[in-house]
Amino acid sequence: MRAAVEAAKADVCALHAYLPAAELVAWTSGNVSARVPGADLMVIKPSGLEYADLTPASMVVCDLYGNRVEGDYAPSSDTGSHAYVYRHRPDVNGVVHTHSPYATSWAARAEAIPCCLTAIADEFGGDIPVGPFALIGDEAIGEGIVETLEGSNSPAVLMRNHGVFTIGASARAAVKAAVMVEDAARTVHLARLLGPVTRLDDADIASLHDRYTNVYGQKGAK
Ligand SMILES: O=C(CO)[C@@H](O)[C@@H](O)COP(=O)(O)O
Repeated sequence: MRAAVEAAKADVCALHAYLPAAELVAWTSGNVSARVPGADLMVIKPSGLEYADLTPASMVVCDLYGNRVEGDYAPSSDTGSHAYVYRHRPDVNGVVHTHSPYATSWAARAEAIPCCLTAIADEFGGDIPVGPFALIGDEAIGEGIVETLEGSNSPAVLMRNHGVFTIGASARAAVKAAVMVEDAARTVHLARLLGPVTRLDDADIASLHDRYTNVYGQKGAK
């Protein structure tokens, strides 16, 4: 298990670099976590540390109730929520939180991003939903994430009055979803400035999502 913990710490630390690089966070906002394979543990960002100061050694190891089991720093403010997601979604191995400006502006308006682009159908399999407002510091946000995404294909949820949470089969997949939801939010925002958008038909959304999930890229390569 030691090797799995150390690998998760290195992976989660490296993935944090994508958030400021993609301009998804400001200062110390945002966080990334990963489930430790084969253990009831997760690795998450230390609360309030600047991204430039993050190292694998500074990552915090917690149990799946958000209790720190290893590390010198207090874990992220969102640890309880990440842990809640891991307990209730065994398919999820990575959780990301950002305040990316375009997607967070949709969260501020409590408006779901309509599935009006093939890129949204590809990655999100439908509209990108809005979750309930919840105060920070315990698992309430996690409860809202799980409740909102139940029955949804989307790996992203816009938590009302707050920001973006994404999930994935890996922490890297959750980071990708965070990048893609900001891209979608920006494009639909720009479109809506000049007129209404048209949501794709459900059948087309399903077809696009299936292709992207099961064929796109090298998935079909021999
Ligand atoms: O928005 C919140 C909590 O949800 C911020 O405090 C969060 O982005 C960053 O907090 P942490 O530094 O991870 O404790």
